[in-house]
Amino acid sequence: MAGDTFYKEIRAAGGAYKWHCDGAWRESTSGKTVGVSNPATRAREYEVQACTQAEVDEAFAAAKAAQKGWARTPLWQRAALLHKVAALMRDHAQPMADCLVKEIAKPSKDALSEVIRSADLIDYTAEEGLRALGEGALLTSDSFPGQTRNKLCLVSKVPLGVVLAIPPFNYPVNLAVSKLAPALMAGNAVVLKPPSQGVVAGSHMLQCFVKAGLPKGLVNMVTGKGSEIGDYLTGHPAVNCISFTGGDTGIAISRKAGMVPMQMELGGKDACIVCSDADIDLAAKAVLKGGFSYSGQRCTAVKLVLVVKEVADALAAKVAAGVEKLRVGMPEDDCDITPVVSESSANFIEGLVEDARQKGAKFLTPYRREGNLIWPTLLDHVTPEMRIAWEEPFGPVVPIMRVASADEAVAHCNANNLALQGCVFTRDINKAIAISDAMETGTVQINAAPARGPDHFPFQGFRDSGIGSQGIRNSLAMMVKTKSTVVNLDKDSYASG
Ligand SMILES: NC(=O)C1=CN([C@@H]2O[C@H](COP(=O)(O)OP(=O)(O)OC[C@H]3O[C@@H](n4cnc5c(N)ncnc54)[C@H](OP(=O)(O)O)[C@@H]3O)[C@@H](O)[C@H]2O)C=CC1
Ligand SMILES: O=C(O)[C@H](O)COP(=O)(O)O
Repeated sequence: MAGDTFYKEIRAAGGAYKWHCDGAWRESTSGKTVGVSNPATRAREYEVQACTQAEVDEAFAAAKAAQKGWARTPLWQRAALLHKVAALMRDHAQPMADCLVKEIAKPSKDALSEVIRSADLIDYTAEEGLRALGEGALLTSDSFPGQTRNKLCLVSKVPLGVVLAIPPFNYPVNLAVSKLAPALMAGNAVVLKPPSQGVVAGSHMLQCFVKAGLPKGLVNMVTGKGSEIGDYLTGHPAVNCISFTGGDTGIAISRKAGMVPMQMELGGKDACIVCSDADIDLAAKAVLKGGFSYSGQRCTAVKLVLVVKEVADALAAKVAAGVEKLRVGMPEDDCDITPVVSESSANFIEGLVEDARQKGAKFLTPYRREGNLIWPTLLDHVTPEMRIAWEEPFGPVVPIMRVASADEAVAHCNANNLALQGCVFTRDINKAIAISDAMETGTVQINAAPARGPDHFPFQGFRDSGIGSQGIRNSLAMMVKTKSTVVNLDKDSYASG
């Protein structure tokens, strides 16, 4: 069970959380710290080290050195380590979940489920990696015209080297392990840059790796503001791969990064298309859960409802009735709607709402804000002239746009640069597939709200929503490269039966 001493070493005597390099939790030589404020109180909750560029260099050097031995570690031993990490995360889940409540105002139940979901992801990755990485291919030359079988090509999957993992604030544990677990299983080392809001939960998560017997230097965590050390990290010559989840920052990184493979999971404007033959109760429940879970701070949140006019009144009424029942308050009380992550985020959300008001949106619920706490806001009669028809609030605001047809809805979706997920509600499977085919987004959910989970499903964004694909198998695949070893024989080799 969780013992008080389990997490003790991650925090300095003065109270600031440490960074981690070459097997040790350390205080930075910068002598500076970065504050982590509690979104609910806006008071400083934690302090973390503000690492220097020299410490970033140390982290990469330690990773590079450790990766050499790790790449020669048998797959079953890599899997065994990951299983130990998962077990420790389960045993010591509550303190990590408590950090999520304080750092990012995640409702307490959701906070605990993020930790458990992360342990499950790690276990699944270990097993998937054993199978996927334990096999390669053998090609014979004679399948190509003019050749005989005197060349045998052994195709193997080799690690990339050092993966730079950068998760976002809203899933600082789950979207960290969704990078760490495949990276390690594939034989890589990792430099982790956790989000400033979520860094302490991330430190607790890393301690589970350390206590499980992580080889020193294999995962190094650099703490500090992305705006201060981020560019140095992503431009570092020792980076062999960047796995990033976040907003437009990822677009800037992809334009500056060197010749390295990238996995980018970026913003979304996930649309919910409701057809005239939809199950309106089902659609309303999906809009409620999809639009307001974790106060809309999910890249896969429902961020625009496109409903055909014939059923718009019925849908809007049902969703509005559901919004009335949402509990608004503090994450410790497990409320449905809790404060958004920062004042700047709340201000951005408010800007979108006021723009919609000025341009004639109808408020089905009153807009109300106290500090970072924004009451769930449902807007109707939204038009393309409004910013909220296109931009991602990342907050508890759901706009309803009434359309003449599903085709009009699809056209609106495809005109957005953001193309992560979408969903469609209809009782006609042929219509559903036709609409899914037409929607140019990474995922389309039929008769359910958008979601990344379960975590073994492929998860990717198109256009400005991402590069590459996540999901355990795809992450494993992108964190290796292919190597061919060709055996040239002095005579043909036709193995006989
Ligand atoms: N597609 C997906 O799966 C997801 C997408 N998102 C998107 O992310 C946004 C909200 O999350 P948020 O964390 O605020 O996103 P940000 O893009 O602001 O930050 C993401 C991560 O990048 C770091 N970072 C910031 N600047 C730099 C830099 N110059 N170089 C390297 N790293 C940097 C941040 O560190 P720091 O915190 O210190 O700034 C954080 O760890 C929304 O747009 C949301 O849609 C969020 C979750 C999932
Ligand atoms: O970061 C996010 O918002 C996640 O990718 C969403 O994951 P979920 O759909 O499983 O909540």
